[in-house]
Amino acid sequence: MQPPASPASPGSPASRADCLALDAADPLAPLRAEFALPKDRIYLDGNSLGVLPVRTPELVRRTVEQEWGQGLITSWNEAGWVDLPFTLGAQLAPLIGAGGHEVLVCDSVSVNLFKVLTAALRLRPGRRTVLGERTTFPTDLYIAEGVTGLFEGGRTVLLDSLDELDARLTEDVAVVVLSQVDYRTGVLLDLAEITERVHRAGALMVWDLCHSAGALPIELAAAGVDFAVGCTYKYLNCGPCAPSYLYVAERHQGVAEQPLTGWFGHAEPFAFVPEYRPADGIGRFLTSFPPLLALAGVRASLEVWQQVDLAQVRAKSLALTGLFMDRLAELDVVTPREPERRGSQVAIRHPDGFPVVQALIERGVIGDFRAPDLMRFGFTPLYTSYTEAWDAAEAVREVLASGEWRAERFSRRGAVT
Ligand SMILES: Cc1ncc(COP(=O)(O)O)c(C=O)c1O
Ligand SMILES: Nc1c(O)cccc1C(=O)C[C@H](N)C(=O)O
Repeated sequence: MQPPASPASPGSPASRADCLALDAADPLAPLRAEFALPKDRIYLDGNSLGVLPVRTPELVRRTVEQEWGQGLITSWNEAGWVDLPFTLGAQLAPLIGAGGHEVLVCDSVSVNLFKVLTAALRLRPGRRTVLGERTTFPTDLYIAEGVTGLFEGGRTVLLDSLDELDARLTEDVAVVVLSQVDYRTGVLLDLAEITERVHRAGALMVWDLCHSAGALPIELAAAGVDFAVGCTYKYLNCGPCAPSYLYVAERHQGVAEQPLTGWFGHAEPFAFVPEYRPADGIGRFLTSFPPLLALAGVRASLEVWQQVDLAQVRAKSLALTGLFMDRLAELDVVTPREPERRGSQVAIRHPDGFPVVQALIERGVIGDFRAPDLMRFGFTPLYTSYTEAWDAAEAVREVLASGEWRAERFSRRGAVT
């Protein structure tokens, strides 16, 4: 294989022995022990579902047996259950560059997006358009359609390319919603620069951080972002379908009005009055209480995150993705080579991507496939080693060279891919 003209990771390791040396010197290496990593497998799907932290089962067990089993109803106050959306939000906040009072852990990404998009449209009366990107994770577009459908004259306009953004930022645009990292290609957008452009046009900015939070440092407050949403089950490792989070800039709190006005968003939920009066701060973005047992997964994983330096995460993420891309440079790698333009996954286009990924999984290298033709490999610096990135690239080369993916058993698809 020819070396690439410009390496994605300058100084990429030239041998497996170099990778072993990098692992030995890796400041994040001790964190691998925090995760119940699958034996004899290389897990490169933490960009879809993060690995179980070893401390999670014990905390879930304690929540069930002690807090629920023994504490029963007293645990709402005694175990701090009632504050969890706020206390967990405050713990998550530094990971996305937010103030502790600007983040709330609750609901799914889709539901949180519904709440913040509606609130944003209400903050721009007279403007009725939501702008998004056609290639965004579809639920965001479906929710935007649902929200704009509730406003007279509301519409969702989809950009075929971000190059159209300035031209489409007309006086009717109330909100722009974008993913910081694209779920398919791994393209990373310049959050601060785009937010500024959107603001200059008089619109508000909503970011979806699902594929960036936990993979790179994010500075929401410094960039003046209005609203953001994100999940906790990918790079944050909080568990399948764990509650998500939303961010509301301090300046919008107290004036922004979200539509799902449930009792936990009330100023006095336990006053049980018939009239709705929203809580003063971000609490008004609660609807009901998030699933308590699922919050235990968030609690456990955020304990791990308190020990993590995001600059180290980003440096290792770029080194891992760079090494993988450099080793597979002759393939159709669609993830940008420029470090400032990529997140923490590598996408490779291949017309038979689905069976190739299945053959890799049989070999113990777990990636995934996104239609129509992208193989995705997620790199999670807390638990992915340099040696694993090297071995995974070797496995890709071997599977393609051998043609073993052509076996009939690799073409069968399950409901979830
Ligand atoms: C970018 C993005 N947004 C939203 C979602 C969906 O979130 P939820 O299922 O929590 O609504 C996902 C993945 O599931 C995603 O990748
Ligand atoms: N959230 C998921 C789910 O509940 C089931 C299956 C997959 C997911 C995912 O998170 C997919 C992921 N957002 C993606 O980037 O494809």
